[in-house]
Amino acid sequence: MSDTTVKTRFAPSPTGALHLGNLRTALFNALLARSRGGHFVLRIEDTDRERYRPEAAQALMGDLRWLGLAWQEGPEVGGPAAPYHQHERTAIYDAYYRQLEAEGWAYPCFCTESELEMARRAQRAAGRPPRYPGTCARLSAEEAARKRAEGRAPALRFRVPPGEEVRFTDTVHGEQRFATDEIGDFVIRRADGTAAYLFSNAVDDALMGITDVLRGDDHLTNTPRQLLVLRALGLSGPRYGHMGLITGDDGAPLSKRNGSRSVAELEAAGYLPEALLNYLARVGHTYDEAGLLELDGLAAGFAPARVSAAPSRFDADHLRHWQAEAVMAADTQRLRDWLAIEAFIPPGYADELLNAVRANIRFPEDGKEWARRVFGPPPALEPEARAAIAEAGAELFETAVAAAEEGYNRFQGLRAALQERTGRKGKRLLMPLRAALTGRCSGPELQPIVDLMGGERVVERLRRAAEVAAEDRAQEE
Ligand SMILES: Nc1ncnc2c1ncn2[C@@H]1O[C@H](COP(=O)(O)OP(=O)(O)OP(=O)(O)O)[C@@H](O)[C@H]1O
Repeated sequence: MSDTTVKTRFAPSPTGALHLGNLRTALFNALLARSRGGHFVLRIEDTDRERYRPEAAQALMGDLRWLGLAWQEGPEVGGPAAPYHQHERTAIYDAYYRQLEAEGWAYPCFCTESELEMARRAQRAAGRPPRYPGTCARLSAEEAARKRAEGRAPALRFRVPPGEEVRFTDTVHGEQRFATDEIGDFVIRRADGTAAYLFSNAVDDALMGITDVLRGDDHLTNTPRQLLVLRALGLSGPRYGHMGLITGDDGAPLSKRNGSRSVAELEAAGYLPEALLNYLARVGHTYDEAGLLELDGLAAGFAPARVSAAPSRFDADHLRHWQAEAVMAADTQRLRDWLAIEAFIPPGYADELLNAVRANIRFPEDGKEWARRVFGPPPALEPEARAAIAEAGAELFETAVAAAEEGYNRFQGLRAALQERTGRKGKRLLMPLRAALTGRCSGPELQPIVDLMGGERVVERLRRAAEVAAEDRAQEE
């Protein structure tokens, strides 16, 4: 069902590189919009000029594009509610600040950070939760004017109405109730004139026509405050759903501030976008479908009711599982571009090699490694492989060299000849052969890679194994 009035958004602060927690927020909102045929909006929340990093906005847009998460409204594509960088929306916010002040919903606050800290300490010592004590709420217009004349720049605070209850239905947590008496008057414009998150985020959701917001649990207690601001302004807000955060191994939420692995780092490490998307879509959200899905499939199976309120721990093994699935599903041309292995293989062999070793590739270096093992000089022998060669003994490999030189140098022929001439079969034959030909005791199915190696390389490697087995025997004696 297509509903073009559905609008979701991702509203990151460009204060550092996106991590997987941020990205999952972007993904879920993009999937929700896509599942309903609506719009996914990108808004850059860059009002905090102290923490703002100019390169971060470009970088996060690059991350979203790399993942295929296109936005239908936002920076670079425009839209009916432009501009989409909050630092360009100051005039819009100012009009609403004036309205709130004129109607008594907001007042200037001259308290300094140290005064506020003192008040918080006193409240904690008295066993009360720290909350703005309301010092400036009672200032007369004359007192405020005098403080201004002294050159003190005020913040603007929202006057929270006492004795009320703010209720809303959270799409993840269900019914929520907050007593306004528990909420202190909060800053909506900082003393430097910039918009505070609580204000600009809520106002922009309303002005941009956002209907549904999925965001991290860290914002749950912001929601009653934002609903109060919107109500005072006569604006209506979106449906909110708050999701359990993604935590690291230490149990702490992933955060830009604690150096969590960024999307860009995961890309540089060789992860494919489909792997990240399929992994994240299943972190704190369940799918019936167990296989790799494209964006449309992920969107079709997405539902806010399936989002979990509980935190989820980042699981590197799960991510690697999806990486393996993504490699298996990628078409060969894409794998060739991604692996950049042309330099390691003779012309014309790339596709066959990739199909032979695909199941053993997780990252580009695995592709290069198998390209070298198959087409390079005899690969170094891993200790296990050397032991398997020594145990089999030189005679097996001498027989193999002879058979290969007679023309039994394709896998099936070689195997049959050796079985007949040595009586070895099954693992007793295949393990030493694998060790001799690939330098390892595990890896892809032997037949395709041995046939790709070609007769000369096969003979060279078998001869080397015969020498190694003889050397090891000599050392033992
Ligand atoms: N660890 C996390 N797990 C899930 N979602 C998260 C996590 N951290 C942030 N988010 C969500 O990412 C979205 C974008 O948040 P924002 O850009 O403010 O990043 P942030 O990581 O919270 O920033 P900072 O680390 O600077 O506080 C928000 O919806 C937020 O709830």
